[in-house]
Amino acid sequence: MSLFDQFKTEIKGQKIRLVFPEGTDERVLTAAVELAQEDLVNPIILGEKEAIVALSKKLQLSLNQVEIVDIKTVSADQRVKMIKALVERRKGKTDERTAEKWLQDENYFGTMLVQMGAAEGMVSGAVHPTGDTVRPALQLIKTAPGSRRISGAFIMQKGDQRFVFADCAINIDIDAETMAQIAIQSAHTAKIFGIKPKVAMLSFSTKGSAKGAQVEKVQEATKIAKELAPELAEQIDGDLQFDAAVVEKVANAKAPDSAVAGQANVFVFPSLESGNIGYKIAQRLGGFEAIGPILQGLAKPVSDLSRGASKDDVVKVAIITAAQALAQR
Ligand SMILES: CC(C)(COP(=O)(O)OP(=O)(O)OC[C@H]1O[C@@H](n2cnc3c(N)ncnc32)[C@H](O)[C@@H]1OP(=O)(O)O)[C@@H](O)C(=O)NCCC(=O)NCCS
Ligand SMILES: CC(=O)OP(=O)(O)O
Repeated sequence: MSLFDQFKTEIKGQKIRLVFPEGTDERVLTAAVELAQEDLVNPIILGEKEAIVALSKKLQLSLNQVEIVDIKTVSADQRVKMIKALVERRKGKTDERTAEKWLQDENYFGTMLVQMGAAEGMVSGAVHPTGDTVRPALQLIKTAPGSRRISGAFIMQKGDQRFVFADCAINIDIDAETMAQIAIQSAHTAKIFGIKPKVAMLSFSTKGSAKGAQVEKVQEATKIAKELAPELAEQIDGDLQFDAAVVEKVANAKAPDSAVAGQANVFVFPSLESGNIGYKIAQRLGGFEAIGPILQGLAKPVSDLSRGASKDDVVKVAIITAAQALAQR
């Protein structure tokens, strides 16, 4: 059974309520209806009701099994309740006026539904850029215990090849400590996706072949990751160049003593530039399917999509989000 079929079996019939803030997007609406019809998810779709009904007619979709919430017409009672909960959650950082303004935005509204337990997860980002999609989650849902930073990983898949790439989505300029945390989070994500992790801490240097602050950061990150997760110490190595990480012959020449080089399946990039560019090259030129970004380290499941996502990508990310939500029940 493929991993996705396994996730589908787990979530089927579990009535997991996921909120889709971008209900007037064709890909999102089609995906949500499909997920509902297969009994994989109970979708809550945000958007103007008339626009969603018109779109469903155009696409010949039945809305019988989805809940539509127009955030402009929620009752005064519910609005007051949500403002109060948001202000409380922000612990003095956000006043009522700002809370009211934030809740006019579908991503903040959807995130609050998750935070308040009215939904178990959220899938957004097919229309909104990543910053606008994840900022509400960073501010309102926050990190899970044990995580200091949230990061974004992609599962890269082609045939029976499956890799984890991170951070490709969130942390723009990382220090060694953050890179170490991303390595540990990514090893955990790999296990969820049936990958026995071998984590390469990527650089333009292999085992000190180049010098400089960027190389030292990756070396330091490798050391910290091994200290923070001693159970993974043998499965994390760096600094490694990408060729040394994946090609056995190159690994034998550049890093003969490494237990990871030549066999890596989890790639931790030293910056968002390299991570985001790297996954898109593998996707667009390498023919890999990119599933994600899967947000790692959040207290409740919220998933961002690439704006280049297809309807099938939305379905897949929603299935993963539902599986994460189910694991939290
Ligand atoms: C994620 C991102 C939007 C956060 O930026 P920001 O809103 O300017 O962040 P701020 O520093 O103002 O922080 C806002 C809140 O989020 C928290 N936060 C920011 N980054 C975080 C992270 N990686 N993990 C956990 N919390 C984080 C901050 O602590 C802060 O919390 P507070 O309001 O309770 O104090 C920003 O890092 C970003 O744009 N990243 C790149 C996204 C992107 O375009 N990716 C490429 C395409 S996928
Ligand atoms: C993850 C990512 O790169 O998202 P987008 O393509 O929406 O910027």
